Amino acid sequence: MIPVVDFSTYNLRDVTSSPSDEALANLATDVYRAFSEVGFLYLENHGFDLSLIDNYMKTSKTFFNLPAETKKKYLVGTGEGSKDMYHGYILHEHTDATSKAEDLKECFNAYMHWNGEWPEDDSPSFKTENLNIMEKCCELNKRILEVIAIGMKWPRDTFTKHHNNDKVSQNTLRTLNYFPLPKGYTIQPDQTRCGQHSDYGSLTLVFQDNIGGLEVMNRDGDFVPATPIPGTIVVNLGDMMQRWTDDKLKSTIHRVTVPNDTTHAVKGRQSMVFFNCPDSDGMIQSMDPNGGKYKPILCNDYFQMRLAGIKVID
Ligand SMILES: O=C(O)CCC(=O)C(=O)O
Ligand SMILES: [Fe+2]
Repeated sequence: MIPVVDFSTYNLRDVTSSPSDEALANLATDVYRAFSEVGFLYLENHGFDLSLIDNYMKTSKTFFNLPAETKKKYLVGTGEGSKDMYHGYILHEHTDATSKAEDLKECFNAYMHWNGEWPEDDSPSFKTENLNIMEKCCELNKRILEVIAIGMKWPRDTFTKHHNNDKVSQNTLRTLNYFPLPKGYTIQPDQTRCGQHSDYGSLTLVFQDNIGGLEVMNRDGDFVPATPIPGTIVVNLGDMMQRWTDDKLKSTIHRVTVPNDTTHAVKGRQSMVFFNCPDSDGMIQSMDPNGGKYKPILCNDYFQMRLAGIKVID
């Protein structure tokens, strides 16, 4: 049910050529259909150099294999170099705030303009690789955002003019380690690897290994697997884009489960997620001449409210 969209028309490799209006319009139709019906798609022929991801997965693994005490130096909120509650090393997280059980994972979040402490002494290339990947993700997302605007029949720069990499934003690359579970570990009722949630920002890119576990809620409220397809990137829409488009495009609930198959449970899983956000001073504002469904809101205000657990409904 999650469609595969061929992005060769506007892929990252062809930096100099510009596709015809007709080719872009066809692509925009596919992307619009996927985001208005499902909220998720697999992107193929994107031109993103996935060896960067493979390498950073290895570098991340080196970090995650460090002693717990070393990793704690980078803990969000309390670690020596932490500057906020969201960026740095995260061990105990309840992504679904209503779940009593914490996620079976550890991760490291860093954002582009972060002045917190990177694990450079303990994992030397962690920062440079992370920043390089974020830059590439932004390049790809700019193209996807343009295509979405075309699909909405809005000016092509509607979203991209509020996504400037050199301005402060919450653009975050999260590297995740879904560690193998200790032998005999009893999974608690409603415990997952990542509790059900929707993403806050504009666009999310998910790079997953071949293990599986990511699931996406369909229209009937059932979770269906987003089975890994080698060479593709999973792209999903965040809540800010749903608001921006007056709910025409969907930000869909998803989660990561521990597959029943015990070999998977003991093997573990790795993924990498780039959360793209508009500039902190960007205004999320309907293009509807009659005002649209929601009040205009500054990206930063929206983000802070969501981080504080406040639902932003008006
Ligand atoms: O690991 C994954 O495949 C997705 C994780 C996710 O949805 C998130 O961190 O927001
Ligand atoms: Fe997510």
